[in-house]
Amino acid sequence: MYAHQVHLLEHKLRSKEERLLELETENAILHLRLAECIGKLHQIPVKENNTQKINTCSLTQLLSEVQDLKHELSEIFGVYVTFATELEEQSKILLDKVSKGSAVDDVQNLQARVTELERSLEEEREQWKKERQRRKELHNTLVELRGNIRVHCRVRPVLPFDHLQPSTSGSGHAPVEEVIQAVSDDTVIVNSNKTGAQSKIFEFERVHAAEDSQDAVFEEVKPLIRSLLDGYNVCVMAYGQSGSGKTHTMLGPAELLSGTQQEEQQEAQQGVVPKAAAHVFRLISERPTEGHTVEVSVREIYNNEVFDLLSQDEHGGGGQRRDIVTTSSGEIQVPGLTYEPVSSAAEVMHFVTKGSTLRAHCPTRIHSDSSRSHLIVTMTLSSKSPNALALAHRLQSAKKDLLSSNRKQYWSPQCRRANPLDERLLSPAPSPCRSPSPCPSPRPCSPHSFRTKLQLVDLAGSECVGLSGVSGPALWEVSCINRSLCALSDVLGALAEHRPHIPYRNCKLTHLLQDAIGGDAKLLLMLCVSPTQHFVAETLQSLGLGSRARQVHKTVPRRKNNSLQV
Ligand SMILES: Nc1ncnc2c1ncn2[C@@H]1O[C@H](COP(=O)(O)OP(=O)(O)OP(=O)(O)O)[C@@H](O)[C@H]1O
Repeated sequence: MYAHQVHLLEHKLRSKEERLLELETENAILHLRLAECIGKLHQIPVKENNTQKINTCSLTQLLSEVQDLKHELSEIFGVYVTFATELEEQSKILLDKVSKGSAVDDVQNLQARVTELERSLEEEREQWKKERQRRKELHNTLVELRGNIRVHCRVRPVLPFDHLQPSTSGSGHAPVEEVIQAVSDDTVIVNSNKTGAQSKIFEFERVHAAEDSQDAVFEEVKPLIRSLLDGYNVCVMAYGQSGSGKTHTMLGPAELLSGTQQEEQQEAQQGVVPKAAAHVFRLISERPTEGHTVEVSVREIYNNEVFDLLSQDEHGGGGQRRDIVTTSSGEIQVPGLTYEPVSSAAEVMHFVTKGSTLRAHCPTRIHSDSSRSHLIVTMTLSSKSPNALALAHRLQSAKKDLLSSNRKQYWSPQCRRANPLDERLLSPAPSPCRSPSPCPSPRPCSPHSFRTKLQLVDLAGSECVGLSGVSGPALWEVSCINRSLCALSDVLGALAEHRPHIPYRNCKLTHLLQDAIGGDAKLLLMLCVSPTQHFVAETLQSLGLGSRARQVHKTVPRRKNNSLQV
C-alpha cells in the first residue's frame, strides 16, 4: 500500500517538476521581455516635439505591459506557493501513516524476515566454502595419488594491443572477439568457429578468470611451496603463446621489475616468483631451529643453449654458456653455475632482476617486449640441522608407507602386464651427490645435507610466424623455441602413454628439467591463454598440452631420501 502511495506521490512530484520547469521557462521569457521594455524606455528621444506625443503613447503602452508582467509574475509566485503547500501536506499525511502502529509492525516483521534470510544465506555460504575446501583437498589428494603434475589455467583479459593485431587478410585490424572464457573454478570453454559448431570444454585443477588478481593466482600455488620444506622438489612452469601473460604471471608487470611503481602497488602486482620467494622465507622463519640456507641461480635457455645469467663472460658481459651433465645417480647438474646465497625475498628479486635484464627479448607484431628464451629461477634450500634431517626422516617413512600401499595398487602383476610402466620411475629419488669425485657442482654435495629445489620457469611463448611477423635471424629463435616446446609436449605425451623411452634429451629444456617433469618433483603447469579469436589456434594447442599433462600418472613423488643416511 505504501509503495503504491509512494509511487503516486513520485508521479505527482514528477509532473510538478515538469510544470515547474515550464514555469521557469516562462519566467525567463517574461524577464527577457521586461528587460526589452526597460531598454526601449531608455531610448525614447525627448528633444523633438512632434515625436514626443508618439513617445508618450508608447510609454503608456509600455507601462501597461509592465503591469501585465507584474501580474503574471505574481501568478507564478502563487503557483509556487500552492505547490509547496501541497507537498508539505502530502508528506505530513505519509508520515502520519508510517508512524501508525500497523505500519511499524509491518516494517518490523519485514526486517525480521530479512535478517533471517541473511543469516541462512550466510550459513549456506559458509557451508559452500567448507564443501569447496573439502573438494579442493580431495582433489589434491587425488592429484597426489594419480601422479604429481597439476595444471592450472589463467585466461588473461583483453588488452589494448589485442585491438592492434593486423587482420589475416592483411588490411586493417583484426576484430577483437572474446572466445575463451573461464566458466567456473575448473572449467574453461572455447566458443570458436575453429572448434566447429560446438564449444570445446577443458578441465584443469584450477582455472583463473581474466579478473583474477595476482594474489588469487598465487593462493593456489602456495600449498606447493610448503612441500619444499617437507622434502619435495617443486617446479612451477608457465606455458603459453607469446603475449599470453606468462611473464606477467611469473614475475609481474614489466614496470614492477624496472621499479617504476609505487610500493603499495608493487606487492599486489607481484608475480609467482617474488611471492614464492617471500613465502619460502616466511616458512623458514617459522622453523628457526632447522638452520636453512637458501641459494639462488638464474638461467636461460636461448637457441637451445644454457646461459648462466648471474655470471660474467670474459668481456665483462653477462650470461656465460654452460653445459648440462647427468651424474651417475641420474641427477641433472650444470657445472660452473653461479649460486648466490640469499637471506630475503628482496635479495632473490635483486638477482632475478639482474638476470632478467640479460634475458633475450625482441619486439614482434604480437608483443612489443617478447621474451625469446626460457627463464629458469632456481632456489635451492639446504639444511644440515639434525632437526630438519629428523623431520625429513619421519616424513620419509610416513610417505614410504603411502608409497608402498600405492605400489600394491598400481604395481600388481596383472596391472603391470596390462600397463607396463617404466620401471625406472620407481627407482629411488636421487640422494646426496654420488657423482664421480670431484663433484662437478661448485658446491659439492654433502651426504648429510637435506636439499630441495624450487624451480620457477617462465617459458618463451609458442609462436606462429604468420602472426608474429618475425623475419631474418629472429626466425631461428622462433624455430628453437617452437622445437623445445614440441619436445616438452613429446615428453609429456611419452609419460602419459607410459612409453619405455622418454625423450628428455631431445632438447636442453627437457634435459635440464628432467627431474621436474618426470622425476620426483611436484610440477605445476600454469597455462596462460589469450582470450581472443585471433590467437585461438595457439590457445587450443596450449589447452591440448595441458590436457595431455593431466594424463601423466607419475608414481607418488618421493621425498629426497638424503635423511636415510643419517
Ligand atoms: N592478467 C593480466 N592482467 C593485466 N595485464 C596482463 C595480464 N597478463 C598479461 N598482461 C600484459 O600483457 C602483456 C604481455 O604479457 P607477458 O609479457 O606476460 O606475455 P608473455 O606470455 O610473457 O609473452 P612472451 O612469451 O612473448 O614473452 C604485458 O604488457 C602484460 O603486462
